[in-house]
Amino acid sequence: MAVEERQDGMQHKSYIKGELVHNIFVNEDEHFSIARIKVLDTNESISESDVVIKGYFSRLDPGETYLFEGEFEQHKKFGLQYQVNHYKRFVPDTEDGLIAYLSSDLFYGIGKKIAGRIVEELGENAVSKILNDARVLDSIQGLNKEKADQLSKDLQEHQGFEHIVVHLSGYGFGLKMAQKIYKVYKDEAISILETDPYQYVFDIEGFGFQRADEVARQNNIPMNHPSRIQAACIYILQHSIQEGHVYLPLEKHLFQVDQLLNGRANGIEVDAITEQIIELNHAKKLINIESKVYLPALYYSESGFCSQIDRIIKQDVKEQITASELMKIVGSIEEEEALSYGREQYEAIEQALASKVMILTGGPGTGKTTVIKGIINAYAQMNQLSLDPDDYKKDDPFPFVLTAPTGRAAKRMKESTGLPAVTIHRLLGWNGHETFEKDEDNQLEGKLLVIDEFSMVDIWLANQLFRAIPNDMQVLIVGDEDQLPSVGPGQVLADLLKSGLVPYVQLNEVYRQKEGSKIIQLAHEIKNNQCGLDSLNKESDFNFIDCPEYQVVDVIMQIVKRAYDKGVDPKDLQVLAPMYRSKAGIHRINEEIQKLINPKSPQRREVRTKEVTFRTGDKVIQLVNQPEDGVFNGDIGEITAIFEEDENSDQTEQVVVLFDEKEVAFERKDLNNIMHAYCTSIHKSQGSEFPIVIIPVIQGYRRMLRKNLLYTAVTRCKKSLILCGNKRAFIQGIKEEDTSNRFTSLEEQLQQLLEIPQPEEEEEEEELSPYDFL
Ligand SMILES: Nc1ncnc2c1ncn2[C@@H]1O[C@H](COP(=O)(O)OP(=O)(O)OP(=O)(O)O)[C@@H](O)[C@H]1O
Repeated sequence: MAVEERQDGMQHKSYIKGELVHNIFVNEDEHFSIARIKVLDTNESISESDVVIKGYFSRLDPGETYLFEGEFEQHKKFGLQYQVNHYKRFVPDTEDGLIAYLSSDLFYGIGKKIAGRIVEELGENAVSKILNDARVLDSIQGLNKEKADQLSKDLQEHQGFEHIVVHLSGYGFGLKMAQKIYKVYKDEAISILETDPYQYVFDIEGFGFQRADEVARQNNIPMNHPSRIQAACIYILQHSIQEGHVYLPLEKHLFQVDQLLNGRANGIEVDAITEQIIELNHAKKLINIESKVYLPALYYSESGFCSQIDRIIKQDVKEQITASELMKIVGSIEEEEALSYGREQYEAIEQALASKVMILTGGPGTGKTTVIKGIINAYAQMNQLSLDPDDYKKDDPFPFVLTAPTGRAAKRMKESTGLPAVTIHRLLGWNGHETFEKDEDNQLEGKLLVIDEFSMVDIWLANQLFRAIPNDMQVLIVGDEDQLPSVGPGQVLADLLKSGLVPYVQLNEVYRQKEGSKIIQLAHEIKNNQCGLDSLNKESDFNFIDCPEYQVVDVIMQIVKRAYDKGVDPKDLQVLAPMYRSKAGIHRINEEIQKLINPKSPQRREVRTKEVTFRTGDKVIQLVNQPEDGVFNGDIGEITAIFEEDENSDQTEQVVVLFDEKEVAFERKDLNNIMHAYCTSIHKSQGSEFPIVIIPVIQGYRRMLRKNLLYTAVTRCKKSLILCGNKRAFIQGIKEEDTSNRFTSLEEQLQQLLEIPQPEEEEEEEELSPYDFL
C-alpha cells in the first residue's frame, strides 16, 4: 500500500492508514469531523495504536479504512491530534482484496463473479477508471446497464469526494478548496476542471483567473480558447467593482482583457475579444451598450434604481400646505426647540415637505440633524400624526421610517431624533443571501422615509431600497457628498446631485462653529480648499503634533496612555489610519495599543490566529455583514468571553463579542470576520463618530492621502482631534482630489429622464432593455 501511494505523489509526506473506530464530532454543514482511528500503517514514529484525527471530510464511515495525509499537532487540552490535509478511502490493491471490496455489502447487486470480471477487465485501478468514466463498465459481460449505473453511483458516493480530493491535490488544491468545488460540481468537478477550468473562475469563490490558466496549460487547452477569452472579459469586470466602477468603457475593457490574456503572445486579436463580448452579450452574461460594458447585476441595479426614482418622483405629494401654514408650524417648532432656523434650513424643511424625494446635503455642523428633526416634526403636525410609536397598532404602522447604511449611523439617528432607526439591511429584511423580504411586491410601510449617510450607499443597495418604497411614501435623502464614496460600486449620492432630477438643498452655514469648534472649521477649510499650515495651529479641541515618521507610533501610544490614565472610555477614543500594512499601519498600531491597555495576563483568556491574538477585553470591529446575528460591517464591540471546545455545546472554541447589548459567538474559523479596533481604517469609520480621534498623517501614507479621505477622517471627531506626524503631508494630501473617477452612468440615465418628458410605458421599458441595443 505504502509503495502504491508513493507513486501517486504522496511520497515523503506524513501518512496514516487507519480504520475508523468512531466519529467524535461531526459538523455536517461544514463537513468538519473529529474521529478516532485504529492505526494500521504509518510513516510517523508513534507508539499509539489509535489516534484522533480532525479535518474536512465528506463523511467517514466506522469500520472503513482510509489513508490520511497531514501532520501531528499538540492540542493543549486534548493532546496529540492528527490534522488531516488530504485523505482518501482505502481501496484494496490486490486482485482478491478488490474483488472482496466490490462484492461487499457496500455495492448492491454485485456478486463475486461480476466483481471478478470487473477486476480482470479493468485491472487494479478499476475503481478510479470507473470514477473517471463509467462507460468502462459497458464492456463487462453480465453487468446490465441498471446495475452498472448503480455501481458507478455507489462508488461516487463512497469514493467520489475522496477521488476528487486526490485528483485536485495533483493540481495543488487543498481540502478546503476541494470541498468548495465538490459542493458546486459534485462528480462533474474533474471533467469540468480539465475541459473548461475557466468555469471555475465564475462559480468558485477564490478561484482566480491565473489558477485557471495553470490548469488549462496542464491540460493543453489552447490559450486562445474562447472560454478563456470569455472568462477574462468577465473577470476584468468583476475586478473593476473593487474600484467602485459600475461599467467599464469598451476601450478600457478591451485593453485590460487583452493584457490579462497576454493577447499578442497568445495570438489573440482584438477582434477575437470583441467576438466573445458579443457572445457574452447574447448569453446575457455581460451587457454591452454602445461603448459601455457592464456586469448584468450592475446594469440592472443602475437602470432599476433610475426607474424607481422616476416612478416615485412622478407621484403627487398628497398633503400640501400654504406658505403661511408652514410658517406657523415651523414657528411653533422653533419655539419648542429654542432656535431659529437659518434661511437654507427653512428652505430645506419647505422643500422636503413639498417633494416626493429630496436630498439634504451639507458638511458637519450645518444642521442636517436639526433639519431632519424639523422636517419630521413639521410633517407630523401637518398630517396630525403622533411621534410616539406606542400610539400605533399593528395594522397602523408608525409613519416615520428612519434608516442608515451602518449600525452606528442608525444608532446615532435614533439618539438624535428619539425615534426608532434601523440599518437599511434590517429595514429590508435581508436574509444574508442577496435577497430581501422587502421588494416591489412587499413594500415598506410608512409615510416618510429618512435615509441618512447616503454617501455610503452603493448602487446595488440603493436599487434594493428604492424598489421597496411605495408610491405614497415621501423620501428624504441625507448625506455629505464630500465624504468618501460607498465601498461598493457607484457614487449614487454624487450622481443624484449632479443629475438635477431630484431637488436638493445644500446647507452651507456652519452652526457648530459658532460654539467655537476648530474641528468643524478645519473640516470646512478642507472642503473649501482653504486649509493651510496656519489652519493646523493648536486650539482647545485640536492639536497637530509634529513628529518624525519613526516616532509616530510612540506619540500615539503616549496620547492613548494619557487618555486612559485619565479614565477615558476606550469606546470614546478612536485612532484612524489609512493603511493596514506599514510601520505606522493599522495592524502595528493595534498591536501596540493592545500591549498597552490589554496585555497578556493570567486573568485574560486568549486565542491565537496566524496573525493576531484576541483577548478578553479587546476592542474589535466586525468586517462583514452578518445579518443572521444582527451585526454589520463596521460595528464595534468588545470581547467578553473566550470558551474552549469542551466548555460549550457546539464543541468548538468560541470568542464572544458584545456589540451594543448583542452578543455574537465567533468560532475559530470565523475569526477573520473581526479584527482589533483600537485603530481602524478611515474607510471603515464612515458613518461613525467618536468624541476623541487620533489620526497619524505621515509621508509613508502618501499614495493614500486624498482630500475626501482626510475630510472623512476629520469629520468623525466630535470633541477632541489630535493629528500627529507631518503637517506638510497633511497639506499635500488635502490638495489631492480623488481622481480615480468611478465609471457610472446613473447621472446620464437620470438626465435622460429629465429630457424625455412623457415616455410611453412600453417605450420606456424598451429603452431600458439592453438587448435592443444588440
Ligand atoms: N438654526 C440653528 N440655530 C442654532 N443652533 C443650530 C441651528 N442649527 C443647528 N444648530 C446647532 O448646531 C449644531 C450642529 O447641528 P447638527 O448636529 O444638526 O448638524 P449636522 O449637520 O447634523 O452635524 P454633523 O454632521 O456634524 O452631525 C447643533 O448643536 C445644533 O443644535
